[in-house]
Amino acid sequence: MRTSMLRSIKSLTTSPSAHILRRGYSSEAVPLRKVTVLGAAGGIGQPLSLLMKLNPLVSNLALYDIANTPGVAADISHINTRSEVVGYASDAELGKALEGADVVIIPAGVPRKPGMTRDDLFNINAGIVKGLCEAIAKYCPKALVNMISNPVNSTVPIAAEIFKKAGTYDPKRLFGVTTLDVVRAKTFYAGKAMVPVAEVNVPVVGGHAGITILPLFSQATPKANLSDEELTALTKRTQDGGTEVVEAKAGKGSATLSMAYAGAIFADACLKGLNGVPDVIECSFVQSTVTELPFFASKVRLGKNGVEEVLGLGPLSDYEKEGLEKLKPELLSSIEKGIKFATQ
Ligand SMILES: NC(=O)C1=CN([C@@H]2O[C@H](COP(=O)(O)OP(=O)(O)OC[C@H]3O[C@@H](n4cnc5c(N)ncnc54)[C@H](O)[C@@H]3O)[C@@H](O)[C@H]2O)C=CC1
Ligand SMILES: O=C([O-])CC(=O)C(=O)O
Repeated sequence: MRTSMLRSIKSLTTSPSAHILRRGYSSEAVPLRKVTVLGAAGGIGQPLSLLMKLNPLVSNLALYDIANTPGVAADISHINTRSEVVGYASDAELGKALEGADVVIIPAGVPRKPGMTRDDLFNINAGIVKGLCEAIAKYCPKALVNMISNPVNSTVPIAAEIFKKAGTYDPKRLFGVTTLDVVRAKTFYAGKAMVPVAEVNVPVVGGHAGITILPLFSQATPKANLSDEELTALTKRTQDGGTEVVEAKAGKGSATLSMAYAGAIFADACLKGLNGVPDVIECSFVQSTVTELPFFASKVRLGKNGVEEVLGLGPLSDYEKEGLEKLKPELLSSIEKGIKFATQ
């Protein structure tokens, strides 16, 4: 099956659209890659699954949810791109959805309503993530796991503990998806600095909730002469970006479309890393020694085994140094809450 698929991909790469599939690769064939989305019928899951269907690096797309998967899978499967799409609709099918997965993306769980913090989602989402990670440990222990479900600051430590218990934990393969913070920081910076948004780079470090989100605008490129007040406002807007959307949606959930975009960028980076594309760097919340905290978001170099290198913070402004010290107690307490939940 894999050989015949590989052959058909080879014939695709000799077609007029071959340049799209070959971009960034020295070898003739694009490797077969299975991506599984858990929570695929949700607000994030649907547009994220669509974007993964458009990604030429994906050969098999497995869509799993506890509700409404058949319709979403049937709909997406009609799109004339490379990947085969299969929907999985019940707990009994979770194993099949996960078997052979190279990348598992998890946007399963409840979103916030106005007035809630991400931590208010802990009681429901911790249990959902625990169950899904137990299945990952059983059916695809080598997959790269992209954790979107909130609170990311706790769900990633939960996943790590579940994998440790199962004897499958590899810190190189577990990622908290913080790409939306980077996406927001880039957009807001471009608007304020009046520079082309497509050229902007801004690292965002720390975690994924309130003040634990620390954009490093002192390292933003292209450089701009923004005042301290402007930088403070940009930082606050990035930290409150999720809440801005929750309030605008007024009870109908949180960011879904921008999150799907961000999730697709991060999964694409993981696939490129797996495929041996050099110098793939994204920010992510991973096991880390960059600070004294066991998990921390910073720039990460992705490779054939997942995390190839966790990059340091680089030079920080005094304002950023202060922000870093302020975020540590909250981030540590969220990490410890996740570890406690999974180990007791
Ligand atoms: N990391 C980030 O930057 C962001 C994270 N999020 C988080 O993503 C999560 C999902 O958000 P939405 O898609 O808006 O929620 P949603 O409620 O629209 O969709 C969640 C989906 O998960 C499914 N689900 C629930 N339990 C499941 C299980 N055990 N197995 C498989 N699927 C299951 C539901 O059936 C539903 O289709 C929330 O926790 C939200 O806070 C949201 C935005 C950004
Ligand atoms: O704010 C939320 O609840 C969802 C989220 O994580 C984000 O949009 O960054």
